[in-house]
Amino acid sequence: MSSSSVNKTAHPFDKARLEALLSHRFFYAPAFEIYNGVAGLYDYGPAGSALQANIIAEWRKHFIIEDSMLELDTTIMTPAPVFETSGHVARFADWMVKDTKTGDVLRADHLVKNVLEVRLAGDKEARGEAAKPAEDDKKKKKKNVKKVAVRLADDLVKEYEVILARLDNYGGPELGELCRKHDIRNPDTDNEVSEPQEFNLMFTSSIGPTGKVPGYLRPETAQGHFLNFSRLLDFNNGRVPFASAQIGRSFRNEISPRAGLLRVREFTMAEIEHFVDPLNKNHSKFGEVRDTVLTLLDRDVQAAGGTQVVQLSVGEAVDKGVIANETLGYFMARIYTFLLKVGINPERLRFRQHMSNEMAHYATDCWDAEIQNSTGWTECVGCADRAAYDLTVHSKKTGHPLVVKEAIEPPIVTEKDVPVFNKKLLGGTFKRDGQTLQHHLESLAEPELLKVKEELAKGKASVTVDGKTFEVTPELLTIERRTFKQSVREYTPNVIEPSFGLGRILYTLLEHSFWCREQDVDRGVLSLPPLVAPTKVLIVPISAKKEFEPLTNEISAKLRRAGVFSRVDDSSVSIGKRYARNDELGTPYGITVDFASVKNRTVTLRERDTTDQRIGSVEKVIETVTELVEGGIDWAEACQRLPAYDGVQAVD
Ligand SMILES: Nc1ncnc2c1ncn2[C@@H]1O[C@H](COP(=O)(O)OP(=O)(O)OP(=O)(O)O)[C@@H](O)[C@H]1O
Repeated sequence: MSSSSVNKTAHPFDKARLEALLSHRFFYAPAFEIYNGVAGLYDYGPAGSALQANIIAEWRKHFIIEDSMLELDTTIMTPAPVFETSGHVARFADWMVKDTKTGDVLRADHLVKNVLEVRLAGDKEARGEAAKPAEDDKKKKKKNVKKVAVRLADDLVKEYEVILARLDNYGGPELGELCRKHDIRNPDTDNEVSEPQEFNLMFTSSIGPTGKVPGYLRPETAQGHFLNFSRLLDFNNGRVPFASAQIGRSFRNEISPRAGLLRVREFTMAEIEHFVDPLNKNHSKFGEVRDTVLTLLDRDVQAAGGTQVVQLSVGEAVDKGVIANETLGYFMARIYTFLLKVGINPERLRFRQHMSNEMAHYATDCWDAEIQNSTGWTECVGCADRAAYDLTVHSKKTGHPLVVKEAIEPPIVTEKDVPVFNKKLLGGTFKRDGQTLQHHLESLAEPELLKVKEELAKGKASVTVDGKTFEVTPELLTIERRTFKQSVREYTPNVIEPSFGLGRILYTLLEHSFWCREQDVDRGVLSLPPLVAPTKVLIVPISAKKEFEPLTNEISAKLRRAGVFSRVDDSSVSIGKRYARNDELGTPYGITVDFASVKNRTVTLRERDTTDQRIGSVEKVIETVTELVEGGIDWAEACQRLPAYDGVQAVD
């Protein structure tokens, strides 16, 4: 059987089955479960931790090593003034509403989205256009069932669609207005909801025993990069552009986290801050990504209430001004190739541009890499041009210059007229007004200064400051032509920031990888690419007999030496069950050791998706599987090297 003949869509995607698998195989589980858990906090088990570690390892290679980024590990606990200056204390908030009777809290934009989506689904059903809901969806939406299958007027359908397309652009007052206008209530109780109120998402803390030094758990890693900017610049020999990178935990006190790993209160982020000259946002490696084609949903389409995407090469998108600059385009293309490498389905990946209200006030352009999953389209990576905002505000607040000083070669030589004062005489003549007059003349533009010069040539000039006129003579003031040489340019760099939420990528990847075998819906498979699969090779002795141990240990040691992570499963259950268990863990290859192996030193190699088995010598199989795991060859090539196994021992 070849991989192309595997039918992965024989059964519709079943979220409940996937969740059961993830829990059973301990990819992740609610934290503090035996204390009844806390919403939005999860622990990763062995499979989830290994999967995340492999995604992170690839992220390091793909971004940090590829672009020689400077890696950081900065603190999570942050004193309050940092976030007061960055604007997080005032603005890092979402809008919440309260159930007017029970006091339950809901995030306002999510409430509007959920209710309108359910109504639109009901309308589709009433028109006979709806796909049959999956069993678990039916259970989940029990409370909304009475709203399902209600036909809506055509213009209301359009209005709902426009609201949903623009949802991220609405603030609290508009969300409140929408709840009133469309009678949006708490779906769990059918009660009305309050006016939206802002809720700051940062966890507060205090540093030290006095309780008098307030602090916050960081909600992003970015500020750690900005505060270390001068050291990083120094490390990079004073040169820009360069990028810093950091992988670490962030905390957000989300209003009502109900979407598993997609919205949690503690999560791992991987962030890049690329510092660039504001006058030149070209990228030296843009040529390498120019032809990468991306699916784009731009802000104009959303503002008009649409969701139509276009496929554009990054080169074309930057040339046409759809993407603001080359550096932003470079990172969008690199994000795209990274996500594909780790196993995200390109057909379910798009870049959505932020609308004007949605974008942070300082940002100049921002695109989210959104990945489609069973809850809809979810932002998994944000990619923003943050301009010079962060460095400017921190520098202003602390007095520490966060700037680049660049030598100008050759220096720029300019000539200009400047006022030259006889300060003693000026003070004697005008007393305290002398200084005001001096500042005024120094701030004059050149044409005005030239007028003063002309009058002085005739003996005296009159200068008016704040309604008061002063007469000045050539003894007090002369206007002279001077030469200036500028050999240093000082500027605050702009920042392009790709910001990854690893949990969201991990979960959507699990959804994209999951399917059930055609012949048996209870046999779930995770088709994780070998690059990120927690275990690459499963070594399966046909039984737990002692005689298999030497060969099993030898194969295991050889794979270890080749850098291939393997596990031995010599449990007493049947080989078929052992493989089924490892299909659920996403293990791409299996080596079976049987009696013939001990005698002839031949083993079989099994491929997870096709369950296809080939046979070869121990050495050849190890060499082949190593190349498969490293991505040097694919299964079709492996099949050319190793003949099909047609032995009696059926392993599936
Ligand atoms: N509560 C969360 N749980 C899991 N991942 C998150 C959460 N909040 C943000 N992220 C991840 O961090 C990345 C960068 O954060 P960013 O501030 O851009 O998100 P955001 O716009 O606040 O997300 P959202 O609008 O979904 O709340 C996101 O793309 C996402 O992958």
